[in-house]
Amino acid sequence: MPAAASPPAVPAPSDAPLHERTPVRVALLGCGVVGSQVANLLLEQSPDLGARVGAPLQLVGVAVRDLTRPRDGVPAELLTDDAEALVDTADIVVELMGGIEPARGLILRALARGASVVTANKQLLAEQGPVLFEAADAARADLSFEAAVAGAIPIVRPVRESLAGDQVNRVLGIVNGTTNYVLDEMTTQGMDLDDAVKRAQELGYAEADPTADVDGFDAAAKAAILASLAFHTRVSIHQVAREGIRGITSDDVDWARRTGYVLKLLAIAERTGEGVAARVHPALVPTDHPLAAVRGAFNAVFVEAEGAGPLMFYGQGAGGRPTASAVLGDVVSAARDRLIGGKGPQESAYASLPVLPSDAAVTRYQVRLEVADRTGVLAQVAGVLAEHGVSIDTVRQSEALTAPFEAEPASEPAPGAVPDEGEPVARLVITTHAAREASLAATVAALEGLEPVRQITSVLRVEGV
Ligand SMILES: NC(=O)C1=CN([C@@H]2O[C@H](COP(=O)(O)OP(=O)(O)OC[C@H]3O[C@@H](n4cnc5c(N)ncnc54)[C@H](O)[C@@H]3O)[C@@H](O)[C@H]2O)C=CC1
Ligand SMILES: N[C@@H](CC=O)C(=O)O
Ligand code: NA
Repeated sequence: MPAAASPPAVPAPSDAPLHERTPVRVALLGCGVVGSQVANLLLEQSPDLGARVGAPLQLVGVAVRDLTRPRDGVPAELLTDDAEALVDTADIVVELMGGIEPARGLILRALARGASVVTANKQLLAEQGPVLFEAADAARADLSFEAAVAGAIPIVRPVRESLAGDQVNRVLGIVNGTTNYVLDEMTTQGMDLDDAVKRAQELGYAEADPTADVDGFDAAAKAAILASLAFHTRVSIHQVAREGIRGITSDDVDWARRTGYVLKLLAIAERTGEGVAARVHPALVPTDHPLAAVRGAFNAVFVEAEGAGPLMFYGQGAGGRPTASAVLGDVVSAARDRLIGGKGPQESAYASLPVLPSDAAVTRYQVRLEVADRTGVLAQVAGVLAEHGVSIDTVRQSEALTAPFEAEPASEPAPGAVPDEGEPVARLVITTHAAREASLAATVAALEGLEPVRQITSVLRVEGV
């Protein structure tokens, strides 16, 4: 990739009035949901931002794909479809196009010139972080990405900088606004998953391809970034165990409520004696847990550190304006660094701990199943769990339950199952104590083969108990 020969000018500190100082030139790549808000805020708040930096912040151009499309509040003369040429004019490049290419090439081009980069691109960071960080180190330039994790919430900087003197043991939270919005709409409005996703797209929460949200890729990228920062170990998105919310049904949402839980898509990164692990999956969270109260596109992240103890970060995890706030914080910070000729703190991967496979994870589970309603079946089911070393916390049978449980009509047997004519079916809801993921998987496989079991309706993890 050819790079321009001369490095961008670094304005020196000056005693001159602000408007006479050499401006810091900012180039914006992408003018979508987030980019348009960043452009507007940069233009509207230019005097304040300049005063905070100590030099004017000048938006020198905005790279777009379609020059003919009007962009609210962004003068047409700032628009260009030549992103490479724009990169070559800037001191700070703000990448808000998303995806891998051309974002990756343009970021590397900017860094090769010595320009600083601000990005919200978690997908790129979680897949190709090391290449980008090495380029930033070589250039002694900032590569900042607060907006890439949990939108407006300051979480990257606190984990990387404020907790640099502590040992982080666990990071757990809701880091995807779209799925939290969707699950919330399903729970409180009875909305169908597809309709809720469409609405999240309209509200600017979803990725360009909302599959990234629904199937947990976006949360997995954020989990990888958080795990890398928290444990000083490179964790890529491919090392994060991932399960999205596509399989969550209105029945799951309903049963969560009946049993005292709320369904949330969680990202969990933890340090164990053997290494570190990161996972993303839907989980049942008790209704009195603070995560249960996180509504709409809000995010919340708990960090547990050795000295600090538990910390909680909460705020808007998606949407143009909130995300633009995090982007601009990074722009101001990068501009300040350029004025003093320095570079902010970057990636630290010195610990290089082993990254563990997902079946080593230990958590509690809720298993819902339908069984033939006969004497001794419960003992048989309990026996299977015991054989696999999975300890039962509670078992509930729907017919025996009083409020808030209602008697359930017997449902259809599973395809292929041959129940006795008119045989009653009981619904069991089993909550386990903490078990290894591998043991639980073996238990479920064994239950599926047990004669009185008609159907395993769902297996969900339980967190926050
Ligand atoms: N929307 C949100 O709430 C948040 C988004 N992000 C991240 O911010 C980035 C941008 O997201 P959105 O603004 O939501 O996406 P978007 O799809 O609304 O905007 C991206 C824009 O970049 C433009 N673009 C793509 N390739 C281009 C190219 N080669 N040249 C010029 N323009 C190009 C597209 O036409 C589009 O207008 C992504 O990395 C996303 O993951 C991060 C946090 C929150
Ligand atoms: N699509 C993402 C946007 C922010 O990162 C989300 O829904 O959280
Ligand atoms: Na953030």
